[in-house]
Amino acid sequence: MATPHIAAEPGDFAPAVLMPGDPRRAQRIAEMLMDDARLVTDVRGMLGFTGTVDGKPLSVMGSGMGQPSFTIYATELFSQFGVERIIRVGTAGGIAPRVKVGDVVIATGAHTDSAMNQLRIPGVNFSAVADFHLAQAAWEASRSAEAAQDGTVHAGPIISRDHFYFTPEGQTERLAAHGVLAVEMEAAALYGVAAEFGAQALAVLTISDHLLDHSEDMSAQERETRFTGALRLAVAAAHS
Ligand SMILES: O=P(O)(O)O[C@H]1O[C@H](CO)[C@@H](O)[C@H]1O
Ligand SMILES: O=c1cc[nH]c(=O)[nH]1
Repeated sequence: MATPHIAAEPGDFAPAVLMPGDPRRAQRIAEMLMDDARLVTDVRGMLGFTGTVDGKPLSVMGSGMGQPSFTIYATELFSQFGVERIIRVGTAGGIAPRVKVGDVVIATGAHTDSAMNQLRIPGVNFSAVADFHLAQAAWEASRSAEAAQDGTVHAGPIISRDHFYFTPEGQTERLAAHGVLAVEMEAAALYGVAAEFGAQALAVLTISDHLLDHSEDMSAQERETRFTGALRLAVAAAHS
């Protein structure tokens, strides 16, 4: 049955869903990966597709930007459409000096300045962590002989922030000093919702810019197209 934000029927989604922020990127991914992709939802222009990759079912759907938007879609997918694992494929800003534009980050955990997970268990600072099996599968895919990787693949903690344009003074440097690799805006929410529903989750992120050195930042168009390395790892995790 359709939900307030997804106009699909049970069975329309595969057990594994890739989720980029941008619905147009969802369409591009579906066209790149699948010969048989069909549109399963388009409420609010948030396009979702289902098809097969190498004979295995897979769905791709946009999430929108930010933790509230991601939480709405992930909650409906896990609770109403039989989805068992969600792999976010998004862009992120580099924080650690060794992380370069074009690199890929497998987010094993996500700090956050959002209250969304803090509200889950009163009195508890929730730890937003990726599913170990999915993270391991993505990492192993990055080490495989056939990996024609554009940039370096890193695995480690990121931060999911609410603000895109506002950063408290000195925060980026302090995060870097604490081993944080990159910043984006959704993974902590995804890991929280997955924990709530006993599901699996991972974020595989392409570094589109660097907060401490803007000389190599991607253009808006590059942010939409330079994600094939991360996509390959995400598909490996989805079908592991
Ligand atoms: O490229 P996507 O997946 O949208 O991810 C990043 O880009 C958006 C900000 O430009 C935020 O959603 C952030 O998390
Ligand atoms: O949230 C994000 C995503 C990409 N790049 C950033 O600097 N921040």
